[in-house]
Amino acid sequence: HWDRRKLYLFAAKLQGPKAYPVVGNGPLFWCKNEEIFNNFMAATAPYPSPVRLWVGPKLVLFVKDPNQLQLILQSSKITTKSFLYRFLEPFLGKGLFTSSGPRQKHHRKLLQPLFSQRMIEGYCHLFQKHSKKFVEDLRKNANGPEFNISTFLQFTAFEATMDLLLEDQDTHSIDYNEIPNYVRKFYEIVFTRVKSFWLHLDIFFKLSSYYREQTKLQSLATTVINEITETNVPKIIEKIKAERKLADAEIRVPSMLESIAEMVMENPDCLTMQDCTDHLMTFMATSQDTQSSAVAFTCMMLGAYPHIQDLVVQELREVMGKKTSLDLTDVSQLKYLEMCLKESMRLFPVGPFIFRDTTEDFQFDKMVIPEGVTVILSIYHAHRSPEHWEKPDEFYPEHFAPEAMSKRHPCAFIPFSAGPRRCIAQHYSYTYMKILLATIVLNYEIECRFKAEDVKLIADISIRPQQGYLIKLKDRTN
Ligand code: HEM
Repeated sequence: HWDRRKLYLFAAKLQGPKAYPVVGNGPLFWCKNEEIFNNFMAATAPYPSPVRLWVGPKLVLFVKDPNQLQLILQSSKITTKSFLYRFLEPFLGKGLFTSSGPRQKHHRKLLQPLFSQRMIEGYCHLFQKHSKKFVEDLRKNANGPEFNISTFLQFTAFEATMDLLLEDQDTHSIDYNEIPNYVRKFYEIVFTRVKSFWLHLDIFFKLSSYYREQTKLQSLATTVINEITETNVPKIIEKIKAERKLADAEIRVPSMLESIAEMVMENPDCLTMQDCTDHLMTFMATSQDTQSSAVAFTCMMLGAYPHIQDLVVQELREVMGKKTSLDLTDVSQLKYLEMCLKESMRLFPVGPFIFRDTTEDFQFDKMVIPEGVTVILSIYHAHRSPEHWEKPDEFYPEHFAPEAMSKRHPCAFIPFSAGPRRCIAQHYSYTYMKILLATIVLNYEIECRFKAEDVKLIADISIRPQQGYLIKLKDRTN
């Protein structure tokens, strides 16, 4: 009772939209999925950050100011993911994304080297191979009508990840074509669960058709991952053991799966095969919708602003000379392409909102947030803040010119989040996305009829354009 009183006293100091008895601000979410984003934005816009919301009996703070975001994201006291992330577990496993506490911290330290510069150098040839295959797969759509590039991108991101994990081994026994779409379907199920608070209870959820659909999708994902952990990892462990016996074994950068196998061998008590399965499920799911969405939005923007696309092509030709594929040094020199990618990720952050729960009282901007509050951190608002961006709603890559960036607030641009729970794969993703974008632009001239202001957004777990990622491609090589 004391804690609830503390919550009410704290909530009384904040402003927010009118809440109703029992359901609180629940009605904000009782509309079609495509209307929720706009309704929510409009309802919270008039109030200063943090905005107070009641979702049923749960107090929720909506944080949209970069200074406040920085205080929360950089703190080691508020790193616990919200209870809502439990709904992601059936398809992300208990990997780094969904878990919290000492196990998460320890595993993050163990897994961090998988995304080091040295390892990324080793992955580069796979990024190139899949980018080249991707532009070939697109040929049938070139010089034709408008199409949605997202499905193609999700598939190539999935193939590249599987290649990375399976190391080019053609061992898969199920039809991979079924997989890429599963992330999108899962998001829909998770989002329906998040917004319908009666489905938070397992007993009601298990009675719903969503549960049956989820079970089907989950078994698809686990079949793929179990194939890796049950067949490939033990084989690789044997190989490593055999190689270690040879004094003159070749010294080379290990593959991702070899590194994981080595970690399991060296940390048998804290990294079990089940942990491995969880982490691989997370990597498989997080690599699809995220990277493909960011690349798809960038394609749309380059297509909508041909003079900017021309500058990207000019830079590519200067950096590449007569070469036909990019190495990591070339990638690091593609500064303008990176500015365009970042500007797209600013306008359309793949994860617009992230969620934390307070597990203790948290001193925050002259107030104390009590334990038991859910905090929604709005990356979307930081990215569109008129205080921090000259042209907040326009596509203007110069926002990322080095001089402009040196003056920018550290949390005005955080597509990968920030602080101890930031994305583990930021550098990896930029490298993959730049190689893929460069290969697309070198092969095709992109056209898109939607300027930044014309893109109407829908958000569930991620953000996407209502109309789809519609573009036209013209062959550049003819
Ligand atoms: C455009 C690409 C990507 C974007 C924008 C992105 C964004 C993010 C964001 C915003 C978070 C924080 C989530 C939260 O706090 O709830 C996050 C965490 C994470 N991401 Fe990414 N991500 C991307 C690609 C990837 C890829 C390719 C992988 C794996 C191969 C990955 C693995 C992870 C993991 C494991 C975490 C959890 C880290 C932790 O809490 O320790 N992400 N990502």
